[in-house]
Amino acid sequence: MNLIELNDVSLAYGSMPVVHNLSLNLAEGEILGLFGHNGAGKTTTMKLILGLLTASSGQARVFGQAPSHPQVRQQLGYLPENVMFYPQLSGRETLRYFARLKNARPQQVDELLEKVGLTAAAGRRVKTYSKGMRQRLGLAQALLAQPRLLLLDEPTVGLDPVATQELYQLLNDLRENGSGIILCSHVLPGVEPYISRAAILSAGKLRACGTLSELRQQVSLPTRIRLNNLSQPEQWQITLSAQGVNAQRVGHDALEVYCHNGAGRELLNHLVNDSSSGELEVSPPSLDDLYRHFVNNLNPQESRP
Ligand SMILES: Nc1ncnc2c1ncn2[C@@H]1O[C@H](COP(=O)(O)OP(=O)(O)OP(=O)(O)O)[C@@H](O)[C@H]1O
Repeated sequence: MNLIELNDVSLAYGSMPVVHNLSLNLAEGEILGLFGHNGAGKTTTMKLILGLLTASSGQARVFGQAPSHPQVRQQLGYLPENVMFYPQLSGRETLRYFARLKNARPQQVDELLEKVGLTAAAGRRVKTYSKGMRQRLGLAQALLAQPRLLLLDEPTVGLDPVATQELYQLLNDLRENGSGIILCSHVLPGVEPYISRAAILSAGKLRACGTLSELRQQVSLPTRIRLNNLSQPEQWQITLSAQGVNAQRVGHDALEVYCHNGAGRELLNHLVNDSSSGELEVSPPSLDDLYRHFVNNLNPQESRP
């Protein structure tokens, strides 16, 4: 079942159009990564789904209803880009306050504090929290009342690498239990294994949407092949050049080759298998490469502001 259906939605702030003819779905058990440059329209799209803004044309449906419907709100969790809390309240008091507003089970407060790693700091005032701690409290707030749909605007801001991985793992568990999640982020490395699909927005338009393999098929970006741990990289470079393969030196013992459509890969495989030294590291175009491709290959009139 689709939790979100946006059909040809456009939206303007006053006379300034911001989102143009956007069509996007989110199914149960799916994490959609929503990526785009500053001002691309990601937060605006989230606010539309939250029912805080209304489309000027097109149709937006959440759980099959208008986004502003009260039943929609009850099943939705939202982590805004800038989390604001009452500084004098403790973390536990803050969550209790939101739990009452959201009609969540009171026991969930301590369960969620534990889940986001704030049990030890639960009695401390929020004004003493670090940025990452406030972000984790914001996430706990979004998870109150077990929402079927979770909208997270820049959830990794302020999180250290371990906390970021823990967040992704937590989202993955929620996804496996059937929640639908939209994850807005500027941080692309590391998120790839956790998203079901990526949607790339630029200047208010959807430039691409699909699984990473679908997006890779839509573009002709090269695969990067790195030969690591070479004892004689110069010799390898000469050998490869003689075979028509242009390899670049990386560091003191590695070479890098960019191959289109697998060309050259067979040769490299063969050479490495024939030798006692060296190992191949094959990297298809990353989410970052795909993002840059879709955002940069625009008509000059359509490019980002
Ligand atoms: N309340 C507002 N009134 C007028 N214009 C706005 C308002 N909020 C956002 N905008 C404009 O709408 C466009 C999209 O903004 P939005 O916040 O949706 O972008 P974003 O993709 O979330 O950006 P960022 O990554 O910087 O958070 C921008 O040009 C922004 O200046």
